[in-house]
Amino acid sequence: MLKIKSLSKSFDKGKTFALDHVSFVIKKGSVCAIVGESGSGKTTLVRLISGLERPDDGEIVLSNEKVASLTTFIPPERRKIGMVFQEYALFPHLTIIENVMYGIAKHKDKKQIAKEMLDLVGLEGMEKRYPYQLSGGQQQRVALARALAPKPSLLILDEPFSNLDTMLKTQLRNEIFEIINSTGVTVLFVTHDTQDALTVADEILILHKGKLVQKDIASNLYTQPTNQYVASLFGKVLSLTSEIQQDFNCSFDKGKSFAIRNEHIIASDHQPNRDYYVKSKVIKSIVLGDKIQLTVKLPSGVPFTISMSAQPVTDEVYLGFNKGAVLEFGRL
Ligand SMILES: Nc1ncnc2c1ncn2[C@@H]1O[C@H](COP(=O)(O)OP(=O)(O)OP(=O)(O)O)[C@@H](O)[C@H]1O
Repeated sequence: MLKIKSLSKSFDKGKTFALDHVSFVIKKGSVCAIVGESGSGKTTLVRLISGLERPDDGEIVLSNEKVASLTTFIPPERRKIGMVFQEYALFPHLTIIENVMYGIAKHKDKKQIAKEMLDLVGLEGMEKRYPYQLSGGQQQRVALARALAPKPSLLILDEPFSNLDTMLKTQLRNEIFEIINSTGVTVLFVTHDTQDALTVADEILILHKGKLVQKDIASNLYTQPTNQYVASLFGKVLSLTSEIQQDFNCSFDKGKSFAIRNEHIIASDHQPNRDYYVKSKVIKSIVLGDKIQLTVKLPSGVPFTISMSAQPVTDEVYLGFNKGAVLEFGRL
């Protein structure tokens, strides 16, 4: 289990926080993905947990042991954390098995354990090869074998698939998480790819400007995002400002903010069977195979782009949505 309590880090004496009083728990054996745009604090969080940085405030507890606080600092090599990075970080002059043995050098059965780990990641028979003789995906499996060999309490995967092309990435991601799940290790998976997070994580944690904005299971993040930023990470949304509410002839609570996912808006050449709708002028249409991408101008003048199934394009289309699909965010 990993417990983070009010963890903070600033690099400019408290003027701005790279990480701003972040608290969360990852249950033993579960996979938690950390998602956030560039600069949101992901790397800072990883560096604090792994012991490469000291916190300004808060504490980190790993498997019931306090590893960092204002008064405690357990060095990285004693934290029982395995790491897998984007860059593989294998030693080029060591063979595959020597790379895996590196982290368990003092263990009397190191060769046996390293062999078992290589078998686990599907690289049996490749022990004597050097990293340059392996593909990117194979090198990443070696990095995983090396990280798992010391039986870590926590495995941190830091953008591990960013160097790989899309097809290989999906296949390797699924294989790697199958292996990881079979070991029961607790995982912190850092990614900017929401699709990866949705596919493999038990819970997803969203960081924004150093703050934790939501931690939830995937389906809740989609259906009940806490704000528009979280909503927009999982697909395009139209913000239902007061002028857009007027366009659609609806009126919601003035003290809150609202949005609708683009995929919950229907575009049609006739009046749709929806709670709210508006007739809009088509200003641009692009045919994309079996879909058309339409850009329309709402009566308020706001442009909006939506895709609909291919059909003869008219000058005007109706856009409509149902009340039940509206996303509601907290008080302004
Ligand atoms: N050593 C440092 N000195 C000064 N500022 C830093 C340092 N490390 C990080 N920061 C700042 O802290 C904030 C968070 O950075 P961090 O690297 O944690 O973000 P990130 O989410 O990992 O971004 P990316 O996805 O681009 O790696 C940024 O504003 C960054 O400029």
